[in-house]
Amino acid sequence: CARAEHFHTVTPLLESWALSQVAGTTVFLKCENVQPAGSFKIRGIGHFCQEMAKKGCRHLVCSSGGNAGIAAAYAARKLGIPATIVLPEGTSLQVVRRLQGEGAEVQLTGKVWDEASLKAQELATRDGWVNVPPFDHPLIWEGHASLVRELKAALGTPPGALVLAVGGGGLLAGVSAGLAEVGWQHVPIIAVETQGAHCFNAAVKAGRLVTLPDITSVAKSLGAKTVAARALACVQELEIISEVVEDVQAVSAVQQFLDDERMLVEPACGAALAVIYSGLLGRLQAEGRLRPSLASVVVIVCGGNSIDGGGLQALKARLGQS
Ligand SMILES: COC[C@H](NCc1c(COP(=O)(O)O)cnc(C)c1O)C(=O)O
Repeated sequence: CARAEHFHTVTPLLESWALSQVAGTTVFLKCENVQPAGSFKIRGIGHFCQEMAKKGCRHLVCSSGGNAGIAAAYAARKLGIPATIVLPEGTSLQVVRRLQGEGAEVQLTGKVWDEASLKAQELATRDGWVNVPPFDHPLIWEGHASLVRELKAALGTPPGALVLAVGGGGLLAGVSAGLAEVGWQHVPIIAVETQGAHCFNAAVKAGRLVTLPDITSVAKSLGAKTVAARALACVQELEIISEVVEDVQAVSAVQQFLDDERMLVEPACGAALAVIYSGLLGRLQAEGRLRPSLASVVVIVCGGNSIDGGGLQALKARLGQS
């Protein structure tokens, strides 16, 4: 069969009646949750792995909160290259099962992603092994930029604002590269984190990289203690509004999105949806940080594999939600 030139698919851009009602403007959903491997990650990770395969890489190793690892395992299987995925000890069983289902070797080590990353770097010193960075590499950002080309093709005219979640900053860096490429540098980006995984917001406020003491948010997929330097640099080049939402808002948004659109996503993705559901968009408009009337808003529904019905109920109970 003809080899696909890339592993990601062109995802739907859905106009959401429900979220448009809440936002008071047209809300489009870029549904990265239906990508193969379950999140937007396959765009950048797939591109990186293809480039490494061309250079003769014989074994891929990836440290991940989960989703980058699943994307790397998926790409490795497509490329016929063995993969080892290193994850924090608390990684959900469904992620471990999925990784094994993709044929990857799984190693659990450390409390947070940063510790798993050290182990992956150590493994990658083996001959022919290559470490797949989950968010901090130009090839990752190049791959993610494909998302913005699809927005341009679908919308034609620029949206009033773009909403995305930040973990290590790879999605932000990739989308920023894409906006520059299509001439949409002026489109404001609302870059959202959860409290306890707010390494980008801390860096924006300090004007330099900041390492969080720990990751205390339930949105473990946003759990990088230090944001990529490239993500912080984007603040100088584009209009980026850094916002932090509470875990309870992110989890409540996951439930509301499930009810509204019948799709289940991780709290990491709920953080972006909470910009609409929590009324934060309206507040930014009232404060004059966004124009009072926006043509439309695009929310990147980043997806994520570490969620199921029981997990959502457990999160709601843990956060004291009805
Ligand atoms: C610790 O984890 C980092 C990375 N997750 C990143 C991630 C993000 C944030 O993307 P980033 O800012 O890291 O490129 C958003 N939404 C979802 C569903 C994600 O999985 C990973 O899977 O290794």
